[in-house]
Amino acid sequence: MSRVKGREQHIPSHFSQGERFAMKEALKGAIQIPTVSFSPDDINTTAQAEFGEFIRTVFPTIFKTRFIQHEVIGEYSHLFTVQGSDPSLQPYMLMAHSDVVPAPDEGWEVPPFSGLEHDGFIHGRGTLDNKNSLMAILQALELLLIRNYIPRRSFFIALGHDEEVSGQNGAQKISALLQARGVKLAFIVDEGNFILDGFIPYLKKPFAMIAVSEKGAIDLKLQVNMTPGHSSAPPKETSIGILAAAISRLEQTPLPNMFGSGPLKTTLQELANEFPFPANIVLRNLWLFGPLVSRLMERNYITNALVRTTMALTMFNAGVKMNVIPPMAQAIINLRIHPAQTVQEVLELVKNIVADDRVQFHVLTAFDPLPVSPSDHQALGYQLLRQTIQSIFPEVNTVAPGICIGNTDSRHYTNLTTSIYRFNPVYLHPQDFRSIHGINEKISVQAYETQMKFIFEFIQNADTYQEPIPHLHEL
Ligand SMILES: CCCCCCCC/C=C\CCCCCCCC(=O)N[C@@H](CCCCN)C(=O)O
Ligand SMILES: [Zn+2]
Ligand SMILES: [Zn+2]
Repeated sequence: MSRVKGREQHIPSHFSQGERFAMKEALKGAIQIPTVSFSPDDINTTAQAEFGEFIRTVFPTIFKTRFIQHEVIGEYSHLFTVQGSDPSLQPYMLMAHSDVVPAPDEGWEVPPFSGLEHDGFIHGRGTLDNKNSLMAILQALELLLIRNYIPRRSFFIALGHDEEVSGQNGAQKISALLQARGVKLAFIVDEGNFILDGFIPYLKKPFAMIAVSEKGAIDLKLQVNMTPGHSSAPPKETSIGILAAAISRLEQTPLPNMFGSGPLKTTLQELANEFPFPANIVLRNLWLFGPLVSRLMERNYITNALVRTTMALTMFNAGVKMNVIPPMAQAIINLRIHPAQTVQEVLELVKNIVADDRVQFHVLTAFDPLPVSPSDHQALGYQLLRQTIQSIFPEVNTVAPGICIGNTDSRHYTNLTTSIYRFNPVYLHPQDFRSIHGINEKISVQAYETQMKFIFEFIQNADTYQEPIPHLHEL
């Protein structure tokens, strides 16, 4: 990596019992505010306003520090500009979001907005997605400031309030504002991937996957219109039957397996050494065993999402009365586009599978997969993450670049940097993955403390590195 400056001013990440108690109580308090986003036009503004007051109360030092500017953007998003002492260092940005997806009580072991602590875990919606990151970032900064920390490298903290429903009033506005101010960022760190444990058969050890890209997405409405009438003399097909058949064809026809293109090959090659024989040989020789590996990955629904564009049928509405032929049937399909495909290519494939002119297609939202950020040894943000992972999680042998199968607010910042990394310094197991947007989302107190400690170290590490110097052969 690059030249390292002295670490004489390094502040150790040791925290008193009182601080540790306060930090977990703060996370519980954040979970208890139901900042739910239902749709771009339906967010809980009362809760968002309360959340804004809450962070002012819990992190007073941040709000009174003279070299930190705080701005509210889009009414409920927050932008902190932390002015560093060395203007020659390019600033970076840490991101998180305050909104959460809805969480009806059904199926939860504890009420989702209770923030209850039980068996060493804090329970509730947002404990993994993404109030943990938001609170850990602010908590780390608050504790650094209390220890009289003055950063060398400037950084921004961007906290969106509508990430779960597009980011149009939060991240998009912050991005436009920073662009208007002429800001260019060295890199961004946002939510996304984790330290993954138990996702791949035979891989016993956890590994850190830093997402250097994220899948594209389409929200596609399919609609069939028919003339309504009396149900006692029905036509051969109704709008519901036509649409159901179209949707069934889509479910039965997965889009092509794109294994071999995109960052996944690199991920697997970097992981090869972690596997026992003969899987290690297989992964080192993907030119030969690629087809085998790609078939194996299809078998599991999570790894399947890494090798192809996925289609999830998420909404279906039809019918007006029990004895009326339905005038209209509508369905929403949420597609996640593999890095090697585009919106246009995927729409063509979907239309060809449906192959029925009576089905209308309406694209509600669509964007291509995100560009791949650098992960070589000159890539400052990636290397800072790697270095901090190695110091905070010494048991993790492998840090690999990968893709994020979900979407993040960071996609709105491609105008400010080409280096966007999606990584939460938290262990994730398959059951935790299911809890994100699902039920019984929770984080252990220890995992949250470690996440905070990671950010505490990361901010300081960002000061101690200069821009990487090029290799001699590049001179
Ligand atoms: C070989 C490696 C195996 C890897 C297994 C991958 C495991 C996946 C791990 C984590 C993925 C979690 C994704 C979390 C980020 C999701 C954030 C989110 O929910 N975003 C929303 C945005 C919605 C925007 C409005 N349309 C989303 O994606 O739906
Ligand atoms: Zn999220
Ligand atoms: Zn989410």
